[in-house]
Amino acid sequence: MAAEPLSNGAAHKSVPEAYVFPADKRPGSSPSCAGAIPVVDLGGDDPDRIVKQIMDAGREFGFFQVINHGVPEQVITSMVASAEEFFRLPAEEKMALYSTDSKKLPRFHTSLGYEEEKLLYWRDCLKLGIYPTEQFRQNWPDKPASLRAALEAYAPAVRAVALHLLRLTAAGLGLDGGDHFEDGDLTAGPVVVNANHYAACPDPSLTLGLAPHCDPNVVTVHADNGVPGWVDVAPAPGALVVNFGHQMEVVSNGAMRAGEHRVVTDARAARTSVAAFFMPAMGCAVAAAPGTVAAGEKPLFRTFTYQEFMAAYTEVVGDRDAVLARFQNKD
Ligand SMILES: O=C(O)CCC(=O)C(=O)O
Ligand SMILES: [Fe+2]
Repeated sequence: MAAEPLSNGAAHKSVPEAYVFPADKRPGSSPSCAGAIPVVDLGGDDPDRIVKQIMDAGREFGFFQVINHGVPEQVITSMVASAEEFFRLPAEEKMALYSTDSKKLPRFHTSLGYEEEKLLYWRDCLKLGIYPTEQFRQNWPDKPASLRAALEAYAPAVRAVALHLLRLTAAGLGLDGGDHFEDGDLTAGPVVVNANHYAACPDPSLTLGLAPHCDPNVVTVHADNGVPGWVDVAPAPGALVVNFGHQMEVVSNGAMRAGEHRVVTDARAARTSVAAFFMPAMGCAVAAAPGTVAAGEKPLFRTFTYQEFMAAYTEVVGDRDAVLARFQNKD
């Protein structure tokens, strides 16, 4: 039987055994993603400087925060507040969406949401499709009442930011035309949101919200409610936090990193985040973009379909080196 979501009951007074991580996996010993992640000001009037900031952050961290990105602060705060409200709903209303089928959208689950998880992450999640909106909106939950309007505003806004960032990244990589990510199938997959909820935890030293991992997709854009837990220095108010995923690493032939991240829990307050995942179509053939591989050299990774990559990623549950090893070109 799969575990009971944390947000369904009263606050926990102690950490149940199934959530206690072995000593070597506890937060104290996992890498934190960064001291302070770089800030990219998209409103700046020097496009070359903006591109350089993204390239520098992408090369070094695979992570940055964006300000002056054009999404009104109220659109972001309403999205996060609405997600918080979802997790406060009575258990039976959330459980109507509960499933251990990872393909189902929308889907409410806890931890990673597998049927037989032995060691549990201190995390509940509501997964929703947000784009193409006409494909998903009829299945969006009716409760909380604010959710549909929040998604209608946030979905196109966050997508516009992601596509803008990908055009700037393409320019920084020297790719023809700047629309490498948009024109092909690299961003043709559905845009999926994870609304994550990490309940206040009686002993954060024993638990993890999520283990260190890189995202499998191209780029992920996050908003949260300001409770600490995943970046060491809180982003500027109204900022969005961006990380590159494995596909960016492959398309840029290693010039950009996939940013590794993890989530720790907090004793005083629940953290709620909204992560939007931009991904290729499942059948997309992913390969280093022309121009990223020096003449006479092989690309770092062989060409594969995103479907093939996801199967490998799921099998090794996010182990960065193990998943990349399967696609590396051997000499
Ligand atoms: O809580 C967050 O913002 C991070 C979530 C995350 O890493 C994920 O859903 O892949
Ligand atoms: Fe992630």
